[in-house]
Amino acid sequence: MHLNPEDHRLISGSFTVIKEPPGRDAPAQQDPKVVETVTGMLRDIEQNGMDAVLRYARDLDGFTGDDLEIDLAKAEADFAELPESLRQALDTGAERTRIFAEMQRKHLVDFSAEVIPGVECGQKYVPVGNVGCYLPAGRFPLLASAFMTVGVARAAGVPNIVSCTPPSRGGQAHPAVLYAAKASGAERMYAVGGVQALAAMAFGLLDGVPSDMIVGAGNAYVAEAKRQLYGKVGIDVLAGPSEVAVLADETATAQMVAADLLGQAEHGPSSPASLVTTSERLAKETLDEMDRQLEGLATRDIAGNAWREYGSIYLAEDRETACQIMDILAPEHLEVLADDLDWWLGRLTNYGSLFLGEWSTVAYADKGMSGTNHVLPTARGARYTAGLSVLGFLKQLTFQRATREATRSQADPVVTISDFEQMPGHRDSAQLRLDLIERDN
Ligand SMILES: NC(=O)c1ccc[n+]([C@@H]2O[C@H](COP(=O)([O-])OP(=O)(O)OC[C@H]3O[C@@H](n4cnc5c(N)ncnc54)[C@H](O)[C@@H]3O)[C@@H](O)[C@H]2O)c1
Ligand SMILES: N[C@H](CO)Cc1c[nH]c[nH+]1
Ligand SMILES: [Zn+2]
Repeated sequence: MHLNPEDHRLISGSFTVIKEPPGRDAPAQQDPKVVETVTGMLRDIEQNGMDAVLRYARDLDGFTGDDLEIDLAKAEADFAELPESLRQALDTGAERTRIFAEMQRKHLVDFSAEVIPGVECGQKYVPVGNVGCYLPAGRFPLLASAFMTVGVARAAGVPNIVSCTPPSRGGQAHPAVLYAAKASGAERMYAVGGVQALAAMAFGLLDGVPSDMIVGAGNAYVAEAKRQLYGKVGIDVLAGPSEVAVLADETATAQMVAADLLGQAEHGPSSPASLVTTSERLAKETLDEMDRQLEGLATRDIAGNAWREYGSIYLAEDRETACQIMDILAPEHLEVLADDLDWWLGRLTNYGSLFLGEWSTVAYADKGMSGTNHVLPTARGARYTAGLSVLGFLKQLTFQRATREATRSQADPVVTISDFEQMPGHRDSAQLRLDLIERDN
């Protein structure tokens, strides 16, 4: 996550680049090789159906069985082997995510009102019918993803939900992922990952019911598959490799900044992390602190590569300039470690989710402990979307009904506009009604 040369003209204040990625690589989700691979896989699966899905499951993920469906009743035995503390933590995350999603749902209200005399318009929220949830589990089993997708879809009232997760453990799905899914209300689950999972849900290859919408984060292949399937099915957001940015002033410590940057950099070797600060001291100390903390981090190979190749630090002359930089970077997660948090909350607009102050951190929300969603836009998508929430599973449907007396107020202007556009079919719909009221007068 860094500024491109053409971004600089959008920033009116002055700033100094302390660190930027050495190369100018495109983010992995736009890698042409990934695009090509995914296109080929989707074509193959569309043509060859379940045979192709099983082939990819075996070749890419070492799947060993013949049936991708997971028997959740059988999985109960494995759940007992999971540590009790883990089961409790997963129950807590599932519950908190559900509570927040239900609160959000309550704040989305149906209404209807008379917009002009005799014309009533309204909106009502209706859940999507068939949703396919993707629960990533390639590099790590991301347990909380089930809360964010299955659990939130349930809170939205989606009637039919299927879930897929890669057979990442010895050719089988990870029991902790299954437990988290079950705690979130999952009923039908399949041990299949990546492109083949998304295609199987979109094409209805698993249970014969094509998903209307596919949701969930994943690696670059997953994000690209969703991008290419969009249109055939709805998607939530292009949630690719995780990112984090920190805005910090003189009050922040390099220790906390570095810990929170590395907390996301460990997701993958191309997971970007960025610091934008008004403090020269903090900028310099963070550079050293990143190296120091990396030495002791078990995931240092991944996180170290991410930081070296995709990390950045900018020193801004003031907080407004720092915000202008952040408006452009539009990070998935944005932490503010600074004074006057309400000012930042009011000023900032481009982020997937915002973490205000030292007592909030991305890791809490990642694991479902605050209740907000962690399926969030990456690669600057936060300029136009806030990511997955209960709203993502709802259609905001509109309707209208009018009285006979309201005919002239709509039909007359429609005749005028249609005549000008030379669309006689539209004109006739309006004119028919005008004639009817004329006849009866
Ligand atoms: N942006 C968000 O909201 C968000 C949220 C959670 C996780 N994430 C991201 O999700 C990602 C999870 O990635 P992951 O890899 O651990 O798990 P994953 O489940 O997304 O991907 C695993 C799948 O990738 C496929 N795959 C791997 N190599 C392939 C290849 N060469 N060709 C075709 N398919 C291939 C395999 O089929 C496998 O099933 C991380 O990058 C993490 O940062 C993002
Ligand atoms: N940071 C990821 C969202 O981008 C979500 C996650 C779950 N567990 C760990 N991280
Ligand atoms: Zn994370």
